[in-house]
Amino acid sequence: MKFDVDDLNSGAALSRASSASLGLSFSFTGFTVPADEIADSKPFSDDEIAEDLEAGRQKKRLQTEPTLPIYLKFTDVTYKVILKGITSTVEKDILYGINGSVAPGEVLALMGPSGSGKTSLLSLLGGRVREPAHGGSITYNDQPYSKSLKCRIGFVTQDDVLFPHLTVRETLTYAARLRLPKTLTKEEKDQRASDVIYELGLESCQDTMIGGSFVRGVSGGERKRVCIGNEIIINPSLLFLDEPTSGLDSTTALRIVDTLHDIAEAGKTVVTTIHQPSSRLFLKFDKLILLGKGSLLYFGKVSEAMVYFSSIGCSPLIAMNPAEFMIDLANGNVTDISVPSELEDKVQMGNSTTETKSGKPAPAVVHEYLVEAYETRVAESEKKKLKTPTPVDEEIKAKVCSAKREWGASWFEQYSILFCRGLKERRHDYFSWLRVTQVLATATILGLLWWQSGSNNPKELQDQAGLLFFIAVFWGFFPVFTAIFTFPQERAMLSKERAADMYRLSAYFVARTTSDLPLDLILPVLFLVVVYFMAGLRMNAGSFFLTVVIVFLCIIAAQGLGLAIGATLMDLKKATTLASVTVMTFMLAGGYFVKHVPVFISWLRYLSFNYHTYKLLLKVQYEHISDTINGVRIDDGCKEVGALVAMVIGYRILAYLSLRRMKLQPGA
Ligand SMILES: Nc1ncnc2c1ncn2[C@@H]1O[C@H](COP(=O)(O)OP(=O)(O)OP(=O)(O)O)[C@@H](O)[C@H]1O
Repeated sequence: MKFDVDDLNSGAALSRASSASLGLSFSFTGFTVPADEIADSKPFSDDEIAEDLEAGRQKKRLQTEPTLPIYLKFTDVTYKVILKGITSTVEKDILYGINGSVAPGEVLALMGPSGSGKTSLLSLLGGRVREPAHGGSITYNDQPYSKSLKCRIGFVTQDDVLFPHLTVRETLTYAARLRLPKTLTKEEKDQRASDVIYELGLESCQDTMIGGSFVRGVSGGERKRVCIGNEIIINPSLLFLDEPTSGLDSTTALRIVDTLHDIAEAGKTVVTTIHQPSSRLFLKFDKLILLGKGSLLYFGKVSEAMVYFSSIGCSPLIAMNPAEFMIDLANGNVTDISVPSELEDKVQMGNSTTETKSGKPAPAVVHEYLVEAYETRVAESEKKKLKTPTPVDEEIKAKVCSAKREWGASWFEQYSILFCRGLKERRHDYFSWLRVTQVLATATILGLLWWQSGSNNPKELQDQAGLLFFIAVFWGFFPVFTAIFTFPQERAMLSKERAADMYRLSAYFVARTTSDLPLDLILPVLFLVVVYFMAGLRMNAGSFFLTVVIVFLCIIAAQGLGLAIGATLMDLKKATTLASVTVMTFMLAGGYFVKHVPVFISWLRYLSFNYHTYKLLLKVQYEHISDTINGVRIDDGCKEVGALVAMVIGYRILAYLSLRRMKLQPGA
């Protein structure tokens, strides 16, 4: 196999030509095959091929650089986790000396029963587990993992997270804008997203929302392809996928695996875990690693796996899907499977620890036999093969491991992309009819209860002050509880995107905490218009504008508190409990319910945004009438504004610092 960007055009034409036979339309770039291999497969007219050549030429311009071939090799990989109990710490071994390799253009499948260590091995190979948790050697073109490899690795996790309200096109476009290098223009990045949509056959659903638990969206197979698209958009050399076919029907699963093949054919190295593939699907992989309880039971070509197992005396006695046969073996279940004489002897000896009731060898015995068989017959020769140097130029080796980390966009670009993405994602929540109804219904009830209230005597003033206090409480309450969810809910996405170095945390944080602001303004204004109009409160342009500003300050101070609590605890139950106690305390200390607070606790009101908001609302409403309303002194209001601004900024700084110190690695 030969990799050459200059032959890119013919590669594009070829891949379309060959995928046509599968009824698919893929055209990955960066891969060529000798011309004689192309000659036989030309179901397209010269015009169509010329079109492809043009498309290829365009892609060549877009491709930042060709896929650098990466050979992945691993020997004697071990992995253990430390389980911390209340009284003791226990080490648990997950993987025991796994060997294997995979070259560009190949798809390696990691297969085994549930809990056999597939995901753990995939995470280790993808550089997602830090030393010293694992032993052995994992090399990429004979070099150890380095941070510069991050931008060459794509990782699709099992429960990959996507924003439910973005469309397929929006999702891939934002990923392209964030991840592709600065050297490309915005148009070129968007074009790359379009190419990926075409490459993955997502044209028909490109304008459909991704969807989630509460929103109907794309199908499971399309969703998986979007996750794959999110990763291949950066043209990675290595692509890791954790169970990309789980939960899909066999035809959709087959299509995903075909996609993986096309990706590999474009010069990428693909490693995927697989649960229980159909035989057709199983035979599509190039190489296989079979794991059983963390040990290696087979590594080699898929086409040779059955021959190997029969050589060690294990063959199916009835017609069986080879994958099912191997999973059964890895589970130690030899029903309908012939076993070698050594194992049969153990059964005949009638040892209860080595024999099951059905007269078959016990699973532990089968497992031991398979591990030993692999170690004695294959492991040594495989390890020797792994020691031979990778057939890659020194120049490429150096390029793979020494490239400097570069952000795909400047800080400001990252901020504006994340800001727009946030705005698009959340406008649905903000303008849901439920939310609008909640706000309008509350406003109408308040308006009716305080219908055209007056302020001509102390009694009326006290009543109206009660309404203003309620406004301060209402807009200091809900924002805390909605903001609490922000970071715990986005944690998975944040971890994934941060692990892929998509943006700086500060850009995400500022965008995330400002993209709500324009949306935050609309409902309060609507609410205030209804309440002030119905209740007959003073409503000239100046005072109404100031009222809106005060309520807005209250909202963003309350949001800050919610963000800080959520980011610090990252646990919704704990965060909601703490927030409800805090909000209740602030409300009680707000200056309406108790006026003569004991000195030792009176400082509490200064922490309450309800108190500052209430005082400012009183000032705007009654400044011209009196300097003391309902026992609250009206002064120049500077202290209150200062306190609210300090809260807006202070709580956000606290939230940011909490996020910073958090381990935001996947799986953390
Ligand atoms: N951080 C951890 N702490 C404790 N146990 C762990 C940890 N990571 C993995 N394990 C254990 O290691 C074993 C292998 O887990 P892993 O997720 O790699 O298996 P798997 O083959 O991918 O399983 P599945 O097919 O069910 O996803 C399991 O028994 C799992 O409970």
